[in-house]
Amino acid sequence: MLSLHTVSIWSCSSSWSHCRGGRRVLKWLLGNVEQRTFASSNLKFSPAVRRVAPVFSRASAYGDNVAITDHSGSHTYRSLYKNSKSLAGLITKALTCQSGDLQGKRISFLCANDASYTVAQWAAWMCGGIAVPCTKHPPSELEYVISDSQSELLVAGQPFMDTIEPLAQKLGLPCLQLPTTSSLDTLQSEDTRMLPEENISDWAERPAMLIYTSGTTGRPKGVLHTHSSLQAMVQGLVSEWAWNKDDVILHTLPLHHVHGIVNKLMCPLWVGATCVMLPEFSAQKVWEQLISSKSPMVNVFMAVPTIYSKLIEYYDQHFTQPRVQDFIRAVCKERIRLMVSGSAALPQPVLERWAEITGHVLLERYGMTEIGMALSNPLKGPRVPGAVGVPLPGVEVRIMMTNTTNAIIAEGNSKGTRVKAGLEGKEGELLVRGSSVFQKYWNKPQETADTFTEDGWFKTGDTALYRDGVYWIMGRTSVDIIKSGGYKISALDVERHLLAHPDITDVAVIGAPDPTWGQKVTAVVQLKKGKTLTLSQLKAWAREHMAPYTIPTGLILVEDVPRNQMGKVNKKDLLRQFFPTRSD
Ligand SMILES: Nc1ncnc2c1ncn2[C@@H]1O[C@H](COP(=O)(O)OP(=O)(O)OP(=O)(O)O)[C@@H](O)[C@H]1O
Repeated sequence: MLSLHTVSIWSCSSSWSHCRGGRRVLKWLLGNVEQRTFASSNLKFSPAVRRVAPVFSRASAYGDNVAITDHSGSHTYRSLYKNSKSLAGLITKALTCQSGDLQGKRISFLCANDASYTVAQWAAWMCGGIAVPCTKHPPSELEYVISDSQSELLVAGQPFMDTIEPLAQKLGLPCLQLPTTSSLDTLQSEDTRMLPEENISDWAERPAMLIYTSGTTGRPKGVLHTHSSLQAMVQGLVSEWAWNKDDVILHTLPLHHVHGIVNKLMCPLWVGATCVMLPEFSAQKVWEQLISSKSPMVNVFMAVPTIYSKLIEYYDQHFTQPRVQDFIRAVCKERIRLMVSGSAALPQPVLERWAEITGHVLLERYGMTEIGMALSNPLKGPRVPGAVGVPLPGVEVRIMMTNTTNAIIAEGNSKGTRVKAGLEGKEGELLVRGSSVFQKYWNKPQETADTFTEDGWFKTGDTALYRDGVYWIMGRTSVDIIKSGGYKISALDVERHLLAHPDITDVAVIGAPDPTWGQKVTAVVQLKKGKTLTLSQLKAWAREHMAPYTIPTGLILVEDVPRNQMGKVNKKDLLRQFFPTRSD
């Protein structure tokens, strides 16, 4: 295992300065903003001047380049821009907004994974609104998001009118229906002259988007990002992962999370690249796209670990001939320049099998709705399996002791990390600061205040450590750090080990309440078809592979480990399901 990242010692007293966000500043970008400066006792970060504008303002420069291909064909930057403008005109008309500037009113939209999503998002921004991307799963979530965000208008892409219209009626909200993507050009509005987009000069601090968290640790919260924080996320990734206009990314993720919205859609659109959108994930379709020689040929792919597992499963079932396997490996190796995994811990067996199949060591990164992407393995240079690399440009991180001392264990940015002498490898809470951090939780001042330290660090709620020049995520402190008999055990670590068991396909490890041990390491396991496993067999196998105190003392066999659209397990739900308490 190799890491080339700089480690400096804690006693080093140098101050670092760095440029936030990307380095390229295009002269036609609007606005000019001074970033907040944070100075801590140990590190000083110089303010950077960054011009901020929404991604659509770059569309005219990319004109007839293909921005998106979807089930209906190709959509150029020019056509996306024009259609968004028409929709923005219709929105301002529906809300009888004379000035054309919605001044942060929320527009909720539910669109399929196609060009209509971008049209709705850009339109909301063009008329000064806040874009609220919705999901139809589960249906109760849709109403919750619309109500919680206090949306004033709903936009329904095809084929969601039947879902949205009854809700609009129930909530007394106006509703606009988008035509099919093949006829987006039929969107017409006479009111586009009034749109404020060309006159707005304060994009930076304007609220842009409310993204709802998955709710794996509680009720979903609306995370408010400004145009400035979105741009910081995009520019950090564009510079670190070398996005360029010749890139073609395959998009198969839901469009209500940072991964699908920012990493896979806004980044390519920022640089004038092409995004190939599939309506939904299908292992067969993804493989077809990855190896197809039809233009545009995919050269970037990003997904959650569950998707990689499903692609491996499909490969093992369908591509059994050696010459087919050689072909796939050769095409992936030659044509694809970047394959990324994130949103949940990447199991090592998945990383290793994917490398065998495609020749690509997946680049694992770490991020969150509230902060965008914070840590990443390198584009070039060694990627450490199980680790999430180092801070992206513009991101500062800390690992803090969670006991009363609140001492800093490690502190770093993209230039390097300092570790307090003797504390390398010690676990603590991960804190993040930087221009990609969100502004607030919507209508939740107390939760917002609770989640920031006094000096402006966002408390991620994740336990992390720094070792061998890279950061490691041990999991959510609230559910993944199991306290058993005085030990603190990372559920993610236990899961990584158990996934190496030959008969286990999927696993979620939880801390079941236990009167003697506090919590009991309990494995909720999905077995391969036709296999059986008892707790004593699992323990016997684990004794060969795991530290004794981490070996599960509980085993629950399930048909499927329940995962949401982003491949995440809601461990609070699992605990409630298998270990209900009186209050449940
Ligand atoms: N590479 C990774 N390895 C391990 N965990 C990761 C990785 N990337 C993301 N995560 C986990 O995902 C979380 C961020 O996901 P997201 O913002 O969607 O929140 P959530 O947990 O799904 O929802 P909620 O905030 O509502 O609980 C991180 O805090 C971390 O726990």
